[in-house]
Amino acid sequence: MFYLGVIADDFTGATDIASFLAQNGMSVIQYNGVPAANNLPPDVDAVVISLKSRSCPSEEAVNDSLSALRWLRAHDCQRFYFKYCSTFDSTADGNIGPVTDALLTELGESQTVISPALPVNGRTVYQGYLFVHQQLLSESGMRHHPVTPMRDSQLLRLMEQQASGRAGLIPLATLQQGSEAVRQQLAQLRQQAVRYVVMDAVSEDDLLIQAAATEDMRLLTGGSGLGFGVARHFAATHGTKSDAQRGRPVAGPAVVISGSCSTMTNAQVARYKPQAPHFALDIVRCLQDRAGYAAEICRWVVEQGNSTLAPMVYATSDADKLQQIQQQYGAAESSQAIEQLFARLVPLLAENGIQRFIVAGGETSGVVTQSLNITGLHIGPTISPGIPWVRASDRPVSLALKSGNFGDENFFARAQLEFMP
Ligand SMILES: Nc1ncnc2c1ncn2[C@@H]1O[C@H](COP(=O)(O)OP(=O)(O)OP(=O)(O)O)[C@@H](O)[C@H]1O
Ligand SMILES: O=C(O)[C@@H](O)C(=O)CO
Repeated sequence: MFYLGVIADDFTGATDIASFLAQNGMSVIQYNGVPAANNLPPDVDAVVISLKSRSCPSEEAVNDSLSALRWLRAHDCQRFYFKYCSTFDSTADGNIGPVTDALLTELGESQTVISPALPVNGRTVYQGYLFVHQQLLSESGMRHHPVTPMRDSQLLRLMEQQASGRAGLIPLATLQQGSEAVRQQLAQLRQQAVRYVVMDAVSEDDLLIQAAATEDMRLLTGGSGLGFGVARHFAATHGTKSDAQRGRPVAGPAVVISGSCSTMTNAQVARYKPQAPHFALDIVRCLQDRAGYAAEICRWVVEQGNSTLAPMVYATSDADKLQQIQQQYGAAESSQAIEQLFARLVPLLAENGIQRFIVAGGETSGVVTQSLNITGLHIGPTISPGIPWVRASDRPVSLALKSGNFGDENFFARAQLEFMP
């Protein structure tokens, strides 16, 4: 039996919440996809299952999420958490609503919370509106996202567009009265048949109150901020564990793979270029000659063996260039061509001795992890909030999977220099 089962809709989202759970005292194991194995390590408090269900067709997202839920239930999991992006990546016809509905129905529950806030990384919710630092979500760089452009910031509206039930709000004023007030308001909203309760939060204290007030709820949904609250709440009653040692990065050659076009990744790539050898992907070669191109890039990476900092291969482009590429080659076609190039390149790199992969972008991280056939991960030390080093449970390969907008500008260098194997 274990306390918490997390179903994450992408890979960096999974390592993000796994990192917050582990750092705040839980023993965590992460699996890529629904595990085939049935034997869980002893003394596990939380199992995180990462899916690639954020932007696939919603029927597939629902089926994969239900398979994960059934696996967790079959292994005596007590509570469940659907982890999506702190920037609610989805659009009006996205998967967060359908997956939430399916999980509620399968569990026979009538209410859950919607809590994407992650104040430590600038994501806050006020009056049901999601902010990224000082900007509304819809005015932030997320409005240009290549796959899920976010043009609305109102979580109640987004949820009602995507899902089948009614949304309601617990505003900051109630949060600030403490967990009992929140509990009472949850009960009132339940009587009014409100199925999805959006919760404001602008600080970690608000997340701790959310976690305390929802301790009897079987399904929670949100970013990793509420996960932090749940872990703290759990540790206060069950004590803390730490197994970060098992996730420490291995020694061995490294590479940086950047497939995110977020504002922060653009800044990180720009900062890293003068520090290390770098290779910009040519979209035409990705579309026309993936096999030859992947072999060529692999040779280039291996040739950079003597550089102090790892070579970087990147597709990262700013909003103008991205728009131009998408108009010329199609948005889906270009993003798939890049993902497929990485899917060919990464196994070649592993065959040629690369053991540490620093990856930017959730979808890109999914491609990298799947193409390496990594099934289980131990969670190591945190590089930046929500980005830990993680280590494959069956071989000496380490990964740092960075969500698009996470990390500071010097992240790529810091991940290597401050965490020497
Ligand atoms: N130059 C480019 N032209 C077109 N598509 C691109 C380009 N660069 C990257 N992409 C695609 O954009 C998508 C970026 O998604 P990804 O999830 O990897 O990053 P992100 O959305 O910034 O990160 P996160 O999901 O963690 O916020 C990928 O499908 C990638 O292949
Ligand atoms: O919650 C976040 O912002 C991240 O974990 C994420 O999901 C981005 O892919």
